[in-house]
Amino acid sequence: MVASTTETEVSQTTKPEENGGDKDIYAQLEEIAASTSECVRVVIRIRPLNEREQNTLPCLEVGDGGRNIVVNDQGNAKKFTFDSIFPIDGKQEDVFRNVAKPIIDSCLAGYNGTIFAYGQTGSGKTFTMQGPEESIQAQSGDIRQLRGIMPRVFEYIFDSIQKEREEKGSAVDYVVKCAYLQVYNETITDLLTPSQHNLNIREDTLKGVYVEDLTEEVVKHPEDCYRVLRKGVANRTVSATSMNQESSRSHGVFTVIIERKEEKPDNLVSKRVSRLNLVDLAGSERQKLAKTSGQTLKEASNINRSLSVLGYVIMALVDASNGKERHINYRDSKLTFLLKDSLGGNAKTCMVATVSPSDLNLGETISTLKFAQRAKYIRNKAYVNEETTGSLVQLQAEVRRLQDFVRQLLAERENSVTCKPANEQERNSNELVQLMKESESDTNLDEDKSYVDERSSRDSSFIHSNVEDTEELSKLLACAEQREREIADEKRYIEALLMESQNENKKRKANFELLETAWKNLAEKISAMEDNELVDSLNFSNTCEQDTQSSSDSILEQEEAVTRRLCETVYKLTDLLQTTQNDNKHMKAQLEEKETLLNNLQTETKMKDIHKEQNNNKEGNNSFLAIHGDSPVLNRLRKKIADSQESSGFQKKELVDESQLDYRELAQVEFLKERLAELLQIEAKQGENMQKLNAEKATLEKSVEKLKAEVNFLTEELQAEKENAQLLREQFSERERNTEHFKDDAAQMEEKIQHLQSKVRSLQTYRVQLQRLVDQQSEEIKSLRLRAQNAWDELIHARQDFESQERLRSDRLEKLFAELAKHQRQDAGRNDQKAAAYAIKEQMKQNLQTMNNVKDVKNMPPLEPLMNKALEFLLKQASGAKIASS
Ligand SMILES: Nc1ncnc2c1ncn2[C@@H]1O[C@H](COP(=O)(O)OP(=O)(O)OP(=O)(O)O)[C@@H](O)[C@H]1O
Repeated sequence: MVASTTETEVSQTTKPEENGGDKDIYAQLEEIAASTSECVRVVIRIRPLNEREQNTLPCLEVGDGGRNIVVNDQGNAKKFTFDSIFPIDGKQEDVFRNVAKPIIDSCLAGYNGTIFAYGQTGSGKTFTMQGPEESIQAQSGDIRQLRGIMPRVFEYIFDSIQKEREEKGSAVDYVVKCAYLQVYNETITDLLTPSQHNLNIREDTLKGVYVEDLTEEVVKHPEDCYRVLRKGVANRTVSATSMNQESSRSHGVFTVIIERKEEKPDNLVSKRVSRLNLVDLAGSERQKLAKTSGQTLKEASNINRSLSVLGYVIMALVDASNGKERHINYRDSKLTFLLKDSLGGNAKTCMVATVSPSDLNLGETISTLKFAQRAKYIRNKAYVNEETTGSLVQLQAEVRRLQDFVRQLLAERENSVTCKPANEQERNSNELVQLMKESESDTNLDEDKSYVDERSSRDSSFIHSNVEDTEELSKLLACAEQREREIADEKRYIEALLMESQNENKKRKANFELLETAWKNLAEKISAMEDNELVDSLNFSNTCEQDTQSSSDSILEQEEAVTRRLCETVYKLTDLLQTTQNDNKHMKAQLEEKETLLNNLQTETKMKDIHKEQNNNKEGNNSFLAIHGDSPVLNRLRKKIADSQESSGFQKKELVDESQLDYRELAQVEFLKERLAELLQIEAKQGENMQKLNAEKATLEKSVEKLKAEVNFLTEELQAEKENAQLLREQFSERERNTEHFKDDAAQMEEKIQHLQSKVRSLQTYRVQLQRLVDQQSEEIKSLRLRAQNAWDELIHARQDFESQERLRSDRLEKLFAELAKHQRQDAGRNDQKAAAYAIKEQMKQNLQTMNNVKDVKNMPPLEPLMNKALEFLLKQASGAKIASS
């Protein structure tokens, strides 16, 4: 297994072009990334029965191995499997060791981690995560055993840091910070600064998901953490429900931020920042069961809503991990957005689902177990959040050091090869073959492997005789392989980073494109609106305005002109009327005067007539003079009459003159009468004209009224249009502002993309440099292999010589064996003789027996010794012949 892995790594590293170029590398990296992703760990914790459940039946049973749990649902057994199950008597310490410790270890190694407790209200989430409040700082006694995960985490973190500081001294520096927040009714509150309310969640490529303006307190001892925890707990929203006297009504997220800085040789600095989220979710419960109402009901529905979103997100993640294309709506609730990295992202996550053992809560328990079972299939892709400055320099230095080391060893090796005798060279060749076999990277040797194995076992003495060289070379090759692997790892890491940044880039590009499309659409819309709507409307409104303005102007002008004309006419008419009236008055006055004068004259004339008659009757003058009147003519007449009384001659002449004057005046009166009639006619006409003019004026006034109404209407319309135009202008400027925002966003995006692109470029340069290093290494390894191949060829030649000698030896051996066989055959002949001798002996024995029997009879000496001697002689003869032949 290991060998095949190494082979793959080597081939990937040394010959990237053979793997189909970058595309395949990315495909492989995808596979690697997929294979490195790991599922969320899910454990179940069963709490003991509480007072309310004392007389109820248990509905849970922990199965074999502590990983199965069986729920007795009214006679139907439902089995669930999880990573671990903590039974009723499960200890806090065990929970910490199983759940928290591996995650903190990862956090200390630079990964993000999340532990969250999910379960029905009152099922033991807070007990598991935090423990009873009085236990948090307990230094001894039973209560200390009740400390939950959080206080133990603090102690473990600071213990580990202390150990590392003792080991590495001042080269390692840690900064630990704590933050604590709650999500209550979809609002995030900073529990360390509760005035910080309604905080926003932000997402960043480098920082991941974080809460803006959240207080992060630097902590230097576990005690600082206890203080922070207690402070947060005091500010957390808790209230009593029928299920739990101190029910957490909010989701609490305690975050430990571990920043580690290590100064390495060559002034290299590695920085790691990892975040550990310890989440105590609010209880999942049915309102009916929890008997909540009012504010608690609102809380409960918010809790349920966010937990439902959590459920949907988990379902979508499970679908996604099954290869389905799903959009994960993290932003549907604050909780899921906050836990984005922990669910399917860059974090190692463990979920503790807490349940009650009582059948009273059967429904909730089953629903919790189902939820937990789904969560098991979420795959996270955690990576070390590390940043090393100058790592390329370090790598190059290390590569150089290794190259020097390889060169030195090769030189040493060559020296020893040239100094050693031929048979030693052969041995070394064998060692090299062995080493090459061990390196398991050269497929060209596969054909000869069985042979080498056979030979190696036969010639193991050669190999063991030069162990030191072998070790050196093996070290060298192992080092080279190790370096190759490291470079491959580094390359893969960089490729992964590259791919990630490219993906990020792609995403950003896609976002940017989306934004651009949106922007374009908006711009198009705006321009269309500008073209069609806005321009039209603006034009329209402008035209309207202008029209209205011009029409109103023209109307006003017309109106003014008409009014002016009218006024002028009226003035003229009034003047005329006035003049006419004045004239008339004047004429009237004149007429009246003339009439009076005429009357006077008539009276005077009458008087004169009477006077004449009186004169005729000799009563003339006094009565004439008695006529009263104020006319100057009369006065003059009176005076004249009075004077005539003094002179009668003058009286006559004057009277003639006076009568002449009367005639003139009469004519004048007649003329005046005519003039008056004329004037009266003119006045009547003017009256008619006046009436006409008045009628005209009334009509004009009406049309003026109409025009005024029209003007008012147009003014109102103009006002409305002006308002519309204003509105459109505001909309336009709003859109312009939006556009500016979009532009800003786009510019920011552009900047980010450029930043990423520059990063990608630097990574690409880094990759190229690495590739060069890898190529150099490959060249080195190739030359090493070439040397090994040459040595191998030499070995083959040596072996061939050895084999020819072997063949000669075996020919000789064969000959000897043939001779041996011949002798064996001779031996067999002798054996036959021997057998015959034995048979003769037997015969002789029998004969002897017979003879002995006879001897007993005839008293003859025993023949057996003689027979034995004869036999011995025969046997000696046979073996003597065998020795001679061999
Ligand atoms: N494993 C356990 N061993 C002993 N007591 C427990 C255990 N789990 C829970 N309890 C007790 O049960 C009660 C309720 O537990 P806890 O407050 O932790 O529930 P919760 O799930 O956090 O509830 P809520 O969601 O309402 O906040 C507490 O008094 C707690 O001490």
